[in-house]
Amino acid sequence: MSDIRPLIAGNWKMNGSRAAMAEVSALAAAHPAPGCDVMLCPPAPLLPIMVEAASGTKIAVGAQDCHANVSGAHTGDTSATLIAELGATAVIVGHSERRADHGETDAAIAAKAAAAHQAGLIAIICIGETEAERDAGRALEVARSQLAGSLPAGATAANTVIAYEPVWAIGTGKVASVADIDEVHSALRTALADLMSAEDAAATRLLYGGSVKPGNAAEIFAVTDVNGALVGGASLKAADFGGIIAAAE
Ligand SMILES: O=C(CO)COP(=O)(O)O
Repeated sequence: MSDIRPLIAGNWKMNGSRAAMAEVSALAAAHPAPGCDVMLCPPAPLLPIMVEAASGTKIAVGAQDCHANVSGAHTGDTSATLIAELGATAVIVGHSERRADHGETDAAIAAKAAAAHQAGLIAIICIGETEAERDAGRALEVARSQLAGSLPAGATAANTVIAYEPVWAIGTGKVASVADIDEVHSALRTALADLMSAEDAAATRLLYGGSVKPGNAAEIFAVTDVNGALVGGASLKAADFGGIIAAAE
């Protein structure tokens, strides 16, 4: 980890409920002044409920997806404008589950990230190779091409976070090796310099995601170009997520 303030973001995916707001309160009570940025991203209907639960705490709230348009005939979708109005400050775009389940392309993701920026939200842009792509020796190529294709014009270190999540490490308990994370993250840092200003490329947060747990977080955060984590399963319980936050402080 460098001197960039880390971000530990939890992606609740399609989990959580009103009752789960007890985890938000427990997390806030255990980490009243965290030494890193902390964020939770619940399913869209829980956004205002979590914003309320997190009010007065250091926990920021983010969404898991947005539409590229501000409004219109897009049944079931949520605009970045509404997400911002509800009090969220960020939105995840291009998660591999959305790329796979909803056929999202790099271009569609870049448009969503641009909409997030337009609404004043931080876009957390996810990229990462499949197991077949890694086995074929294409991990770096895929990460670079998804990065270039998904990053919109106008991306800065302030409005953009990149999450490297190897698909085969998500929800599997298989974590990428520290050497592999180091290799991809430093390649991403270098690639960013061609896509944004040198200052922004150096300061943009690069999160690792994929089976991050309290027990493996410290060694992942020791990697130079890792500036935090995007956490799935272990973000659902305050005790687990708190252990990851503690490793980043
Ligand atoms: O997909 C992820 C976060 O977006 C990672 O999920 P897990 O931490 O459950 O592997």
